[in-house]
Amino acid sequence: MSPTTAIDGNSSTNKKFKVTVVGSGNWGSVAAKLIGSNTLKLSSFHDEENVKYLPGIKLGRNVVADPDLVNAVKDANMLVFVTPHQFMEGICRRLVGKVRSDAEAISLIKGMEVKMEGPCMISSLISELLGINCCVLMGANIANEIAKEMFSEATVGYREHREVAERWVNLFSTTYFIVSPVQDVEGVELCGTLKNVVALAAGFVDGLDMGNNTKAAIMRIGLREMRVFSKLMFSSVKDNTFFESCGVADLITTCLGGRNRKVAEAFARNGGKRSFDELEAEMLQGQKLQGVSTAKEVYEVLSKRGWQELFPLFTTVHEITIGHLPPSAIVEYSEHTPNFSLVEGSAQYY
Ligand SMILES: NC(=O)C1=CN([C@@H]2O[C@H](COP(=O)(O)OP(=O)(O)OC[C@H]3O[C@@H](n4cnc5c(N)ncnc54)[C@H](O)[C@@H]3O)[C@@H](O)[C@H]2O)C=CC1
Ligand SMILES: O=C(CO)COP(=O)(O)O
Repeated sequence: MSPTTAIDGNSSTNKKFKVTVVGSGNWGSVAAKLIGSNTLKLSSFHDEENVKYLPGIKLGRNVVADPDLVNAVKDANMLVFVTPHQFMEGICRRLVGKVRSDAEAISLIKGMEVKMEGPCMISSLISELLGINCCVLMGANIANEIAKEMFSEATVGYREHREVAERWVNLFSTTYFIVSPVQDVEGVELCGTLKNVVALAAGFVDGLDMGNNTKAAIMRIGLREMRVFSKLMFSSVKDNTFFESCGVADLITTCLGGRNRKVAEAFARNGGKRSFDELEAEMLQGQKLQGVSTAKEVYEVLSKRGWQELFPLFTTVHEITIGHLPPSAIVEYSEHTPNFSLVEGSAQYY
């Protein structure tokens, strides 16, 4: 299937809008289905289906696949970005000067880039390169379950304009997909990004046949590292964000049923002898893991600042993925886990 889908519709104020979804993977296809069902009031097009990543699910009569990225975005005033994070910088560079200056964007992408200056969230990359505002939508959203219209929730993170966030909430919300706005872009985006690293740890635990107590401990330690890392990166991040769908709920669903967990389990069952690249290609058939590169990106930030000891779970996950430690190391570090608190934006032991 082609990389973009275009969807026409009316807003509640009757302002015309054209939505383009950039990315046609597993979640991208389901996002197009959600938006298509909410905008069906206007034009009708084909009944698209993504036979590779979402077989048997019709995406909607007004969803049109367009293989030409630049053509698909040129008239859109609502841009939805949903590709694996490692491809976004290249995609944004291709779109510089090609999108409407009044367009609003939203990123459903869980991941970040690391620059010389530090981490750069994907929403910031989009805003900086394309010169447009960018919200985020994250949550406990395993795409295959939402495709089957099973009840779930999501969080829209916005920076300033509540009315823009409400527009995105209306575009995505259905009776089975409940979306809530939160004024904390970085907090929402970092929750979605960092939980993929914790999901790898949960997968190692499953591959080592450890029990639910161990997995719960890993999730708790992981959530704590997510919160501390996020607040050290952006002092504006709010504690309450971690209790939204984008926080603890996404952490739970990904550690129970996500692709990162699944491939990490296989990695541990093979004693770390088969690489993540090999297992990803074999098990996911074109879909992409985000956790392995995110663990590397987080590690780059930690090592630049000398913070590895403050984040034993994040550090250990990266070292396991690159073969420096065996999968069993995931439960060996915890004896030395430091307790720390946040004091005025910096981490301190107590
Ligand atoms: N699948 C899921 O359940 C969920 C995924 N997400 C996030 O959404 C984002 C996208 O995930 P999915 O839609 O699942 O994608 P995916 O994992 O299904 O990846 C396939 C997509 O990658 C694209 N792709 C592959 N190689 C490429 C390349 N070299 N250059 C450009 N594009 C390339 C393909 O065109 C296809 O659109 C990720 O950040 C993921 O974490 C968020 C919530 C749920
Ligand atoms: O983000 C997800 C669910 O919210 C999906 O996680 P995986 O990429 O591990 O499948």
